Amino acid sequence: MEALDYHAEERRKAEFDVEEMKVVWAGSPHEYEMSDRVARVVASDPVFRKDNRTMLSRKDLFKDTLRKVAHAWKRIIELHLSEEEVNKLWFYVDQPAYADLHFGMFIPAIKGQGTDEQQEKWLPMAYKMQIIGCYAQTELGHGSNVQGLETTATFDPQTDEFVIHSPTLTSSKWWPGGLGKASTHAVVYARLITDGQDLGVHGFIVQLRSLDDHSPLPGITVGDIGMKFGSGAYNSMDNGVLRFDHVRIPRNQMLMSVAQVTREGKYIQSDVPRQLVYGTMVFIRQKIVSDASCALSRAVCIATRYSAVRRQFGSQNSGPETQVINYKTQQSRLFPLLASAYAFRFVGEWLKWLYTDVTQRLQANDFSTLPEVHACTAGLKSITSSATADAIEECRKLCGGHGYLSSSGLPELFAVYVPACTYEGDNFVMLLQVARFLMKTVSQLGSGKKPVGTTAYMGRAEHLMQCCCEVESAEDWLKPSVILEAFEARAAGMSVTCAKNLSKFSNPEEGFAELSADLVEAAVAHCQLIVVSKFIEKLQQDIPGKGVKRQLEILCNVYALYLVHKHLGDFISTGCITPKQGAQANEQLRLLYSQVRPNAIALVDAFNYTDHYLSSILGRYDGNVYQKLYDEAWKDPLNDTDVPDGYHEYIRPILKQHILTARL
Ligand SMILES: Cc1cc2nc3c(=O)[nH]c(=O)nc-3n(C[C@H](O)[C@H](O)[C@H](O)COP(=O)(O)OP(=O)(O)OC[C@H]3O[C@@H](n4cnc5c(N)ncnc54)[C@H](O)[C@@H]3O)c2cc1C
Repeated sequence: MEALDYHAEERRKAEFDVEEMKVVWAGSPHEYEMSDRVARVVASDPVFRKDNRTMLSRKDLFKDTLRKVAHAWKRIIELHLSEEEVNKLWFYVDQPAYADLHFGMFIPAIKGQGTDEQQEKWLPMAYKMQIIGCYAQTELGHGSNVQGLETTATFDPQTDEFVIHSPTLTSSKWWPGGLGKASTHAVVYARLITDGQDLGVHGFIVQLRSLDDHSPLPGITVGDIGMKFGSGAYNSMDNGVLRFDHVRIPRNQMLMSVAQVTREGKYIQSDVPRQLVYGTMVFIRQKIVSDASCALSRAVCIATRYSAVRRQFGSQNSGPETQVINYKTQQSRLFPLLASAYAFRFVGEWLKWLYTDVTQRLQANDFSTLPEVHACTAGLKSITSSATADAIEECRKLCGGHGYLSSSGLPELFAVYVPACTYEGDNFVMLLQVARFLMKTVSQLGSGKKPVGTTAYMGRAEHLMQCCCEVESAEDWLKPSVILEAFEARAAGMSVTCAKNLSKFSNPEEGFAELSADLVEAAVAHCQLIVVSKFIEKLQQDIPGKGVKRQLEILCNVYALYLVHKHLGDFISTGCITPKQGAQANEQLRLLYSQVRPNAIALVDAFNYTDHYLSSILGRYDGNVYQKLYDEAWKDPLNDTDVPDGYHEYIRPILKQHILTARL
């Protein structure tokens, strides 16, 4: 018997080849095949079930996480998975765990900052998981301000060791994932002190726990920092607290690719430029942008499928009520998020290329693009993670009351995702760094130094700020050149205005602090331009498959015009468009929503998410929402008995008036 598909009619409406779109989303036919295969391996394995996660106590959840990691590791070895398959497997297991930090931060830190000998010594053990590592930078007192860290690493020339110490309460390491219970080692960031001189923050490999019985080594106090936001969610991770009481490590455990301490305690900067460490940072940030597109597409998939199943009002002649996806308000909230998911996917793809490009340049001692790349990755990390966090919450609201149920998958997704706005650089601190770079770029315009890469448009700032937008009718907003010029003019205008206002201050730092809110907005405008331009560039490629490119063009226009509508004040106040042109952009946007509508379900099917990965009754592929919600409710432990535990102690005495209500 054919399985019931409540979305069958929706799927028939699609005007493009969904299988080809799946390949575009995945990045290549190879990526698609590999990702699809690994997703099925995970989905079919009972150890990887996720549906009970929010019901587990913290201890049980943590143990379940340890079990999953151990099982995943076993499968990786049994199936001889390649590195890319391993990454996909962790992705689909979809449970924050110490292994994320081990592979995602500890190993890259050693690769990026360790000498060849250090890499030879530590990496083989780390790759085989004979040691488990974490990344211990943040302290109770300082996170964003890394230079304010207080942990010390004092060189003792008599023993050829560093003494790692936590001198104050606020110097306690606080937050590192995997530190609380699992890690045996950490890359610890501490102030290097040699010969009485404080040489700033450096990384050190420190063993924390015994490799025999896992107990903390002498001088080490370590534990978990406690429950975090939401149930289930990020509580599978053992974010930790760590203190050192004069812990000694050999000198060769300082990560010494960019600076070294000699046997005599002399500090020397190596020939390898400091900027090399930026390569690792670009790698980590491009991953965060790619994670944003995954989390966003997942929320959008749930909200879109449910919006097609849910019907409210509008019944005529006793016919069916209206699918809520047909309401224009629903479309105007949902479709820009769908378009953003694709936009972030493509900008993430481009960042992967950028990482390769930067790595090659660094190897050839070319550091010319680094400031621009640093600003661009910091900014994209910020705007994509902020937009995704907001979008997941919007998707919850788009699902009405049922979106608030754990079984919708959205509360847990939100709770797991939101810290991305904070970790790896607080989003506002990141945007301020972008703004600083933009101000420097503007200040150098007169000196003949040509802006490069994503800031090349700044070289035409004067022209951009004077030219008039060509839009005469709503349809003109469909031209990529028109969109690009409007975004460039807005971004250039906002940066130049900030620079002019800054120049009025006699003390530039005071000016920067005073204008920081405007500067952040200029940085956002610059980063949104990057996303829009990379989407447009993607469309210039050859994209096979019936109707696929057409759908992407529609989504690109939705993304850009949604931003024009949302930030209309910026576009008008910088003089790059008129209020009438703003209204025309909105008119065109409405028309585009109608074009997205018949393809909406197919566009989220193209993400190729299994029901296991989505972990949402509302987002089920077959749309059988009501029956499954009903069945799921009965599985709640509260429903194990009709009469609840506690009835005799606390409900019955009230009902039977056994509690004396003297004052009534
Ligand atoms: C789930 C999670 C996992 C983490 N994992 C790790 C890990 O594995 N290893 C690790 O070392 N750390 C980890 N962290 C810590 C994380 O990296 C820091 O929390 C992050 O860098 C932000 O720093 P902060 O907490 O000091 O925020 P703060 O800097 O104190 O931010 C507080 C507020 O001040 C604002 N602010 C700060 N500076 C400025 C400024 N100059 N101008 C204007 N506004 C400013 C911020 O925008 C924010 O609104 C994790 C954190 C979380 C939540």
